[in-house]
Amino acid sequence: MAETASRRPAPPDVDRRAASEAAVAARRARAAVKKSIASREVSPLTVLDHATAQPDGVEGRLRVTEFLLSVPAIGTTKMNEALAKLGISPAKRLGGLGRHQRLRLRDFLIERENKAGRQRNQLVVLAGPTAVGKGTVSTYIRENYPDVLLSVSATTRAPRPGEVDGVNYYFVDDEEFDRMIEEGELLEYATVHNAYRYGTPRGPIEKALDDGKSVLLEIDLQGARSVRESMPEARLIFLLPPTWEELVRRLIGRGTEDSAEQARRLETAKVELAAQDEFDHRVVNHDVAEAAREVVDLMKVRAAPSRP
Ligand SMILES: Nc1nc2c(ncn2[C@@H]2O[C@H](COP(=O)(O)OP(=O)(O)O)[C@@H](O)[C@H]2O)c(=O)[nH]1
Ligand SMILES: Nc1ncnc2c1ncn2[C@@H]1O[C@H](COP(=O)(O)OP(=O)(O)O)[C@@H](O)[C@H]1O
Repeated sequence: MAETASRRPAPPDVDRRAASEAAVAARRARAAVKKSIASREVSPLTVLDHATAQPDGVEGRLRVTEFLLSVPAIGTTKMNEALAKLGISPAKRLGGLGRHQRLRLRDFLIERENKAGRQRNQLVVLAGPTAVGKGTVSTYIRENYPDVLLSVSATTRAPRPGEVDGVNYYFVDDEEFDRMIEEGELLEYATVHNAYRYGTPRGPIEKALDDGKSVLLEIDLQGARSVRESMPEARLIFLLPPTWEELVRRLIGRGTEDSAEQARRLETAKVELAAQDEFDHRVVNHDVAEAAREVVDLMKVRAAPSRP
């Protein structure tokens, strides 16, 4: 008897109650996001980036109107002008914006931040799963944005064909790497892919920031976490693939690992992707030049407020 009862579908009013409770919870979550934008606890850019990465998440479900109205100093008139200029319908939700609409909205928010005079030099960390294109995007930035210093790491791995000491990495032996750690020359270091050690030399970064340059570190997840601990003002960006299938295609297409190593890296990639919420911003690498521009744009705006 009891078994039959448990298989019986829930009465409609129970369904309705559950649905209305879910709607209330979702509304509360959206209100909390708006409040944290309004109190400058979180940057609207961060919210927009979250909405892009998860269109069905809390941020993605925000209407573009309620989003803009929660930005300090934007009222109804400014919001309407902005939406008309950006070609975005007021009915849209953040997660439903087209790619170009999203980029225009992003530019609009960055321009506002810069006009507000909050521009400062930035230490920016770019991390993301294997083969997402971190190296490709960083190289593009080095070649096209001379005002950004791309930090050169020290590593104990051997150079690959075409890699130049002092440009791609400082290639050092274990003894030299130990010395750098002991002398406090590294801002952070980690053993990556269970194989070699990699570390960020501290000196050039401090000098560049003093000289008014922005600095980009392309390092792994462990390194990103260490930098967040030692320099909480650093801005952390997570580079995402357009899809999981595309990540697999890029890894295989690069052809630098055998299939066992590829499988191992893909397992690590799943763990790394799960850490994306720890980051201030997420940038999707559809196109190298576009992703590079999004990363550089994020260097121009004020540091994200401190994380809890
Ligand atoms: N923690 C840390 N990670 C680094 C540093 N430099 C490079 N990495 C990471 O080390 C990993 C291996 O880089 P690489 O040897 O170029 O090989 P790839 O992953 O096959 O391109 C990448 O995930 C880099 O982000 C560093 O200074 N510190
Ligand atoms: N936007 C992109 N579109 C297509 N292929 C890309 C893009 N970005 C990078 N790639 C390719 O993906 C592969 C992995 O890129 P790479 O920069 O080596 O990744 P990572 O440094 O994150 O391990 C390379 O073959 C690279 O040419």
